[in-house]
Amino acid sequence: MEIPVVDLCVYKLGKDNVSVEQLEKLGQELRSAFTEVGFVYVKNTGITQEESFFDLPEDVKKPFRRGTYSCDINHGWVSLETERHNWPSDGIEDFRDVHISFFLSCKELSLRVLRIMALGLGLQPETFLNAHKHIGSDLNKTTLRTLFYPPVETESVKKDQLRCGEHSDYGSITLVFQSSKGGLQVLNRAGEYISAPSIPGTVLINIADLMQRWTSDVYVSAVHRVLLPPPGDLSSRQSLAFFVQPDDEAVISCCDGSDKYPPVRSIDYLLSRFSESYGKK
Ligand SMILES: O=C(O)CCC(=O)C(=O)O
Ligand SMILES: [Fe+2]
Repeated sequence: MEIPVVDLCVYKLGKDNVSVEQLEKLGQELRSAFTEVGFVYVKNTGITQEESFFDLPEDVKKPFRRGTYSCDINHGWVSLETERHNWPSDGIEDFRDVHISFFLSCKELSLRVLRIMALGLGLQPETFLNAHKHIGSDLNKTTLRTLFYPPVETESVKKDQLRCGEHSDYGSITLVFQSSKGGLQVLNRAGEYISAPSIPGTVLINIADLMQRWTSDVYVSAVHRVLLPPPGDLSSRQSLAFFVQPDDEAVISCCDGSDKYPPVRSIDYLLSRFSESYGKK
């Protein structure tokens, strides 16, 4: 199955007169995407900042190219505050404001998606939201991360090298904004990698591991990776990922009331995943 596209028009950011029936319909659409593939393209979200970022002139985006954001450190999450130190201060005065406003839009969209996801499972709409009350504060590890993949010299490519290795994300959901440069692939249930190109005007949203556990494996956290460009293609790749994490102190228990997985504190789960990935290196 390919990655479905869901239209959020009736519940886009800023729109609050959505009917119960419309939300239920969206719930079914997201449920189908998240149980079958674990990824969905959402269109008409109401987020416009993504375009403004990717449309910025090259020299403005250059400060991101310091090697700080390679996908190797996908596991080295940084808090919003920490990331601020990396923000370019010259050349673009409102960059920090744009970044914060983008963070807040991502937060708002995530909360809407989490509400619909609960409806899709026949749960109270607040089920996931109750554990995401502190996004953007130091009680929650949700992170907006810029990922820059530098150009690849064909001669230095190692066997089976990838731009971003095969992995699944840790938290509840991830919002991905890609530039037009492709390469992202998602492992589907048939065990085949399918491509997840950037589709203009959409946000790619995927289930992460803690959400899979929370839903007793109903919503699937799919393995994904980013391929190298074809030999001789010296283009770089830029993407933004908004890794949504439940509040540090939230205790995550299977939402169907089962004991498939024992309850776990969100922060403990995250820290155990960090130590696993650092241990592997
Ligand atoms: O660069 C991308 O498009 C995806 C990156 C990714 O999967 C991640 O950072 O977790
Ligand atoms: Fe990822």
